[in-house]
Amino acid sequence: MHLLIPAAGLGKRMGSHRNKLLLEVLGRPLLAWTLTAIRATPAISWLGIIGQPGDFPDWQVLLAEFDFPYPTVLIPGGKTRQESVYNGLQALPDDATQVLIHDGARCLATPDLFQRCAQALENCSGFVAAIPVKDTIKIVNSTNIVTATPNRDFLWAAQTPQGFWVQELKDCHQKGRDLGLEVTDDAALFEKFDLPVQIVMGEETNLKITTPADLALAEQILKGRFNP
Ligand SMILES: Nc1ccn([C@@H]2O[C@H](COP(=O)(O)OP(=O)(O)OP(=O)(O)O)[C@@H](O)[C@H]2O)c(=O)n1
Ligand SMILES: C[C@](O)(CO)[C@H](O)COP(=O)(O)O
Repeated sequence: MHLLIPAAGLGKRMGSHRNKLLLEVLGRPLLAWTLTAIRATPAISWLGIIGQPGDFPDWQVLLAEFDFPYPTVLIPGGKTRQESVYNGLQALPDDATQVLIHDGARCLATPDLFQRCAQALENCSGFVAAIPVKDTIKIVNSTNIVTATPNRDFLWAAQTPQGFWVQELKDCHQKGRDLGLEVTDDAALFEKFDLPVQIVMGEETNLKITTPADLALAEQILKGRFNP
């Protein structure tokens, strides 16, 4: 299974002046924890890290440390996550038929989740890892007046990994780009072009590390897993 890791963000909401994936958690760069889970996932056979070229020397050090037993490549990212994934898709080898996409910033995803996601593509052409929403969600208007409370039974919080058949996803990304669509995940492009997206049960701990509070939580969770 081919796996693309978008890792080319800036981490503005983290308030850091460099890529948040370089920030240390328990003495290692955040991305190292994402790679730890990937290294322990038997289904993965090719890895592409999509990064800003300025960060490539750091990612090369990490790749050398992990010594993956399959090809690994560094791919230049774009201005948005959508552009970064587009670049990643162009860099896949010609024989790639299925691909998983996983945010570098979701450093708590487990090997079990990656493995279940890889298997999911045996039965569908597109999926998103997601968990049922726990909160009551309010829809508001432009002046923050609540206009609706949607039925929670139909609300799921999207995570990554997300996975797709490569040609279908490439076509969706190309059409989305041509039409100027802006989306925050890849499943949204599949949906826009009426392709089915299956839910795969995600993990409650599979946080996207976005703010300093997430970083502190991640540290606690990783301590529990690796330093009992
Ligand atoms: N141009 C971009 C923007 C984001 N990402 C990646 O997409 C994932 C999800 O993005 P997010 O967590 O929002 O990261 P940032 O864009 O870094 O955060 P912010 O929006 O706070 O700047 C991250 O692994 C990030 O590195 C990317 O590859 N290329
Ligand atoms: C893909 C994603 O992780 C799903 O939750 C998320 O949409 C990406 O993060 P962003 O902050 O929307 O760029």
